[in-house]
Amino acid sequence: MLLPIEGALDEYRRTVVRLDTGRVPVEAALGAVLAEAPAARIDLPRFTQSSVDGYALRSVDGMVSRELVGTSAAGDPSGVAVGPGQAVRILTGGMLPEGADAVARQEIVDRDGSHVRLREAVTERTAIRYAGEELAAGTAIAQIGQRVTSGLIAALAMAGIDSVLIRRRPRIAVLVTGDEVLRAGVSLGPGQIYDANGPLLRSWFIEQGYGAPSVVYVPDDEQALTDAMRQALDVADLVVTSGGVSVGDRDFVPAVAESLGVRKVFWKVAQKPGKPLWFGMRGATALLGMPGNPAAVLVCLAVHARAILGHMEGVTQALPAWRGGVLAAAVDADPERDRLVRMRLDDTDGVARLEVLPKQDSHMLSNLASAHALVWLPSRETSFSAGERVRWLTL
Ligand SMILES: Nc1nc2c(c(=O)[nH]1)N[C@H]1C(S)=C(S)[C@@H](COP(=O)(O)OP(=O)(O)OC[C@H]3O[C@@H](n4cnc5c(N)ncnc54)[C@H](O)[C@@H]3O)O[C@H]1N2
Ligand code: MOO
Repeated sequence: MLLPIEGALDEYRRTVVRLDTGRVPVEAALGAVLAEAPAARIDLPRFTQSSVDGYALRSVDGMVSRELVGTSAAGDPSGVAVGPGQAVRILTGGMLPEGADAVARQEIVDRDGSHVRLREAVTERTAIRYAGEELAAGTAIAQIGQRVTSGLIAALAMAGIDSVLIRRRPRIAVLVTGDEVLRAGVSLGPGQIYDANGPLLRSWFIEQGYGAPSVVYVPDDEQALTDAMRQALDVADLVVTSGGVSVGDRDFVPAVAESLGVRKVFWKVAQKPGKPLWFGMRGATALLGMPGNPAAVLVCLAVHARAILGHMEGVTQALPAWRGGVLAAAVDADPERDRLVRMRLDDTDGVARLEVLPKQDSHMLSNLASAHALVWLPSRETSFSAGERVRWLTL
């Protein structure tokens, strides 16, 4: 029996364990997920200030000539109050002196030594940024379950927050199985192939912000796999294997995983590629056994690993984050399995138009040179037509 993709996503939601939390300096939180809703320590702006270079004054005085009684620069307040018939030279970000209720930008002011005269009338509140107008101290700036971006780091820092509570980043271990697999750069013997999955897995985790996982190459030998998997399970939060998960004589991953105490959650998903996907948990450690076909690895990363990692990190947004688009041309459906199809995305006119690429078989990857999107085509009898709405993920 094949489990639908939605069923697999439900199982991750049910079984994956959240990682523990820790407090880190704000800048060290980049890419991590918040485990608290950080609150502003100060009002923003912190004090009432000028948004221009000009003159702080009392709008009620109208067009009279005003005497300059001080200067307020950013970080250097004037310390004097503006009385009737007076003004203070003020620079952008300078604290508004007491008594002033408007700032005239210098382009509309004539200055003669220590006196200024307006060329245009200025109304109350002109060119002033008021204390607390953006947010008040104590206001939450971000929510639990939100991933920290560079923009959020800036917002937190500006609000005086120097540390945040986040979930620990997952530790990831990769086991690439297969006697036939060799790294590019050496010459191949009979029946041997170049390794795609090691480089794919390693660079995908780096690209997603998890840093380089450990990658270990394991021959198709039950004892060697047992030793490598035992070590990986001891150190990682997520163990990913490639190959050896189907029904062949040398497909040892499911049996070895169970012999090491990994509880099987499911085996085989109604997806193409990636059908023999195996998933299990041992304590808080997840094991995702991916098929050896490289396109299956791609799908299992984009859909399945992404969902598992999101649950470990406590992301509140549903993952994977599907987007909407339309098919540029008709595409065949599969009556038994959902298809995950590599497509080219053209959104230059504001509509996500998805064009299917040739060479979609599980053992083929060359179209990744021009694929932007992985499109989910649910299993059904009839093919998908041009213009039909579909869901897709960024590759
Ligand atoms: N009798 C059946 N045979 C197969 C079935 C089935 O249901 N019944 N399912 C097929 C499907 S679908 C898939 S997918 C594969 C998955 O097989 P495994 O997970 O056991 O993977 P392997 O046999 O080890 O490898 C499959 C394929 O991929 C190549 N490979 C492996 N590792 C790499 C690598 N690192 N880089 C590049 N290519 C790799 C390997 O040489 C094989 O050609 O099973 C089908 N069989
Ligand atoms: O599920 Mo397999 O990856 O189709 O060939």
